Amino acid sequence: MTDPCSQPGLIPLGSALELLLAGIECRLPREPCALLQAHGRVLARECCAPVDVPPTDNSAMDGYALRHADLIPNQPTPLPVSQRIPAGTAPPPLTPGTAARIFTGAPIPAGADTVVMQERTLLENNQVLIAPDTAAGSNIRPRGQDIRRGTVVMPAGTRLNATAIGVLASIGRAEVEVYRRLRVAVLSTGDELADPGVALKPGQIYNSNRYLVLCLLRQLGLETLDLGPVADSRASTRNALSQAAEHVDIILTTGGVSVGEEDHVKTAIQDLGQLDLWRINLKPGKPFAAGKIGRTPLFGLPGNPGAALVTFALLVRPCLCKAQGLHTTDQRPWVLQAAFAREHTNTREEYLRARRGLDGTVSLVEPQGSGTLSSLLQCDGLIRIPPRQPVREGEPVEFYPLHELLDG
Ligand SMILES: Nc1nc2c(c(=O)[nH]1)N[C@H]1C(S)=C(S)[C@@H](COP(=O)(O)OP(=O)(O)OC[C@H]3O[C@@H](n4cnc5c(N)ncnc54)[C@H](O)[C@@H]3O)O[C@H]1N2
Ligand code: MOO
Ligand SMILES: [Mg+2]
Repeated sequence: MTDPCSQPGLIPLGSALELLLAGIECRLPREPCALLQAHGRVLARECCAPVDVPPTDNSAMDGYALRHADLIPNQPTPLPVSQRIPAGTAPPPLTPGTAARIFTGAPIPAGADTVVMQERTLLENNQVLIAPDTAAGSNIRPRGQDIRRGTVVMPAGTRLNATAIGVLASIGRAEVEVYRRLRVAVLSTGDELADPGVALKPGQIYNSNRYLVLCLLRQLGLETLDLGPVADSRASTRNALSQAAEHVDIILTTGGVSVGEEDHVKTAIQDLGQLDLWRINLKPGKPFAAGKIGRTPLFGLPGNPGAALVTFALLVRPCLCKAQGLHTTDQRPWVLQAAFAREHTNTREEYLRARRGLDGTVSLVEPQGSGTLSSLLQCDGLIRIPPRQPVREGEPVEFYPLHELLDG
């Protein structure tokens, strides 16, 4: 018997993502980039270490470097201090039977094999008394402990975040090869849209998607082309899309993808290129559309801001990451305990706004409606509810941290 609630033709989320990713490749040219400017960019060529890090054995403590064999077992040992080694110097070898005053980060002199921290010593008349029970080899950070010369430190496709830039600096890289920034155009369709800063006329609402989507893209390190609002007509939608396709690598639109006769994005895509996919078995986000204009991929996000955000996170971001040249990684959920109960008769896979507790539980934040945005401020992740699956309090649920769904 046909299920009156089922909606034929809706594509399962997983299949939609697979199909979209299969149609995306990184076609960006490579370019050299100074290290600091490369922050947030994607590495286009692997980086090998031309040096050991650290480049020499060095002291982990302020103290004294000595030869362990010079220590008298089980009693304090007095040793004359023969040299002083601050960081940044190149010391001569240690005179046997002596200790060298040494500071954290300073090279270990040849002949020394142990550093005693100064708290375990007593200095009197240029003689240092070393406490017993000093283990051989203590407090020495060996050359190459962090990175060995010749190893691949970072593969191509790495996002150059702060830690990556720090690691590249540690191997002495002043310049790296990165992909050109991906250029993405943003168009918001809707006759009702007004920009922040002007008073609303009757029937208008503020255009939140324009700002939301531009910022989501910037967060991924992309170059954005803000093509502003587009009127709800087939001709203006077509014009805006064909112009955008000439200037960018990928086009994002919001609104106008559902079934009303004021929704023109799908037909405009069909007029100019091809519609590859439309309508996902997903709540929020059902009317999501995707296609191509010439070789330029286009993602049509639904107009409801909550649906725009969820489809961006689940479907568009993985494609943008791949087009940027990043290694794509699966978004994997945490398993948390539901602090709520909920009936679920919907045949669509649902993503609910949620907030983690400190005790391993997760609660819903309200309102959940896809026309609303503000509860996202209280939300730190989305819970996935499979089709028709009720949730009972205390049961495990899949939780996707929002920062992992949105960040680069
Ligand atoms: N008969 C049906 N109607 C609708 C269906 C359906 O299956 N059958 N799907 C609903 C779902 S689900 C969604 S989601 C929306 C998506 O609609 P569109 O993508 O066509 O978007 P619009 O109709 O243009 O706008 C929907 C809604 O969002 C507001 N909006 C649009 N753009 C913005 C913006 N830039 N900033 C803020 N808010 C925006 C707009 O005013 C509407 O309220 O369709 C349902 N309808
Ligand atoms: O997909 Mo809609 O987002 O259910 O409102
Ligand atoms: Mg509509």
